[in-house]
Amino acid sequence: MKIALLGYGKMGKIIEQIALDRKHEIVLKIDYTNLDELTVDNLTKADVAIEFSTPDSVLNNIRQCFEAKVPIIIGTTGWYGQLQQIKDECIKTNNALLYASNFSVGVNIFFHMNQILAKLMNRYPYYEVQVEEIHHVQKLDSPSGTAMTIAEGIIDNLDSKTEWVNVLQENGDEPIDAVKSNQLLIESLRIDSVPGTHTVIYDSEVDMIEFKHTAHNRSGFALGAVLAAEWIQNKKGFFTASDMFNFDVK
Ligand SMILES: NC(=O)C1=CN([C@@H]2O[C@H](COP(=O)(O)OP(=O)(O)OC[C@H]3O[C@@H](n4cnc5c(N)ncnc54)[C@H](OP(=O)(O)O)[C@@H]3O)[C@@H](O)[C@H]2O)C=CC1
Ligand SMILES: O=C(O)C1=N[C@H](C(=O)O)C[C@H](O)C1
Repeated sequence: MKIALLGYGKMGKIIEQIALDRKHEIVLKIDYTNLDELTVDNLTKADVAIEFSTPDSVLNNIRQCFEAKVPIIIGTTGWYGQLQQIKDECIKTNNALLYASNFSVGVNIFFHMNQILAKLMNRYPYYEVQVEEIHHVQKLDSPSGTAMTIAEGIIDNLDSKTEWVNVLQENGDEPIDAVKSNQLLIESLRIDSVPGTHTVIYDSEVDMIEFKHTAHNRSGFALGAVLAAEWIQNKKGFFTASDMFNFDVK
């Protein structure tokens, strides 16, 4: 496959390595220094674009791919307020897009198990739930996209929670007082070079259940993005990671 990398930072560089190992070819690499090369002409040389850039650039990059009719895999987070609008545009223009807040297999298993756990916890209302995410200090968005997906998985399945609220600890906010009983707290911490740690905590007066995923490095995210690029070939439509992974254990 011929791949265009939109965003060539921490993730773009690892994706390049994994794509080359899997015998793909990189035909375009875009970062902030060569944005003039992000043209429809250049994009049409690719079979697929993989987008890991910034919340400010992702929408323009998606629309360029739509215009070029190039399928796009999106890892960038921090733009999900525009998700419905992009979905409508994707379907209207008959394009192909797959996005995921987290491409790693481990986190997608975690997403699945998180929903099952939340449903079960309806029986035990004396546990209070919260989500914690820890990322490196360069991260631009909070909460992390992964934490948002986890929170949505809980809200969809746990009757006591109807919305999430986020506290970024480095702001010195006082989390607990501000949270209402129907709100799910997502606590965000930024520490040095942490690639991504997510914990769901159910706490009661007598014990605590912690359900945790720790990324040791970024390779799992990158491999998942390349697998998604392979998966989307010859498909049209708006997809997310759960369309690619199949966790049916029956
Ligand atoms: N879904 C998932 O599994 C994962 C998602 N992410 C998300 O991916 C995104 C990127 O993460 P990461 O690689 O760590 O970030 P980096 O900051 O390391 O890289 C961002 C890259 O985007 C480039 N860039 C800036 N503006 C544009 C533009 N207009 N078009 C294209 N590229 C541009 C930057 O260029 P320059 O360096 O020149 O400024 C840089 O190369 C984040 O939103 C992060 O949350 C990260 C890991 C996993
Ligand atoms: O910015 C990151 O680094 C990461 N971003 C994604 C997110 O916001 O959830 C995925 C991963 O946790 C790393």
